Amino acid sequence: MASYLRSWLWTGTTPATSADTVDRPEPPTIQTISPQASDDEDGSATETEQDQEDDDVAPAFPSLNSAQRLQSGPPATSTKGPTPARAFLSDSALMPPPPVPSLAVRTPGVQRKVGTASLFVPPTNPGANSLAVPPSTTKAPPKPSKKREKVALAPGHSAMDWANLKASGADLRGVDTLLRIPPSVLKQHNKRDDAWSAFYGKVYNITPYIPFHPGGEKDLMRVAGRDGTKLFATTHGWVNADFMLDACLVGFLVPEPS
Ligand code: HEM
Repeated sequence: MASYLRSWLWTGTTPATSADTVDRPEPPTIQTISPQASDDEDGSATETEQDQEDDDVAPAFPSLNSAQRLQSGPPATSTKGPTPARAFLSDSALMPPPPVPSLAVRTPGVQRKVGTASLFVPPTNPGANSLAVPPSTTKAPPKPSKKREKVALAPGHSAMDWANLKASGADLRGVDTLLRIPPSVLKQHNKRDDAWSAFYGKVYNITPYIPFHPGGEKDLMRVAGRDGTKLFATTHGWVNADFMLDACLVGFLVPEPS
């Protein structure tokens, strides 16, 4: 039994007994394989322990070919032996300076020829302070020729109320049929309760519209009994008179019969 155990614990130094030589197995041999050079560029296929150690080594800083290393002079190790030939690029070769902007070389206050400068700074008035407000903003805005006053319409006389009145079917014309109206006839309808006016060749009974007019009764009555096209157009050409007064149409303005 003791010899059996000894055969398992054999270290190679124990002197062999006669009994041991009988059934002791041969100790295993360990073969050492040395790494071989590989043609593989990345060496991934034959990566050894040594390669793995190299992966943990920090790279040189600054980088071997960097301009920073070139500026700071040769490395300390170069004092021994011949200085290695420098294959580094100079700063100017690595990064050429940008072109000088055209405005930077411009003489202040001097105007260039038209078309030569992409960004043109207009010269200030001779003798004027360069920080002065431009003359265009120093002039007061022109005053309106005539004051336009807001007219407060009576309750129930908004634009919507007028639209509702037109749609109600109420008689806003005061005539049974459309008429041919010469200026002499139009002239007779110039009262507040009987006011006709012509706009763009059509004659309207403006009396029902007077309390609804946003510009007020006074202005509207200026065209009562006459052709008000010109005054209407100069006051508010954007207003559609034909649509506003369609329910008030009484006829068409015709020349005076000869
Ligand atoms: C029957 C014909 C007319 C109709 C249908 C009419 C209609 C209107 C309308 C819809 C507005 C409001 C415009 C807006 O807010 O943009 C207005 C404003 C005005 N209208 Fe007339 N208008 C008529 C005739 C006249 C006439 C003959 C005058 C005379 C000058 C006049 C003077 C004004 C004025 C001064 C305003 C401005 C009121 C404001 O600033 O709020 N309108 N008119």
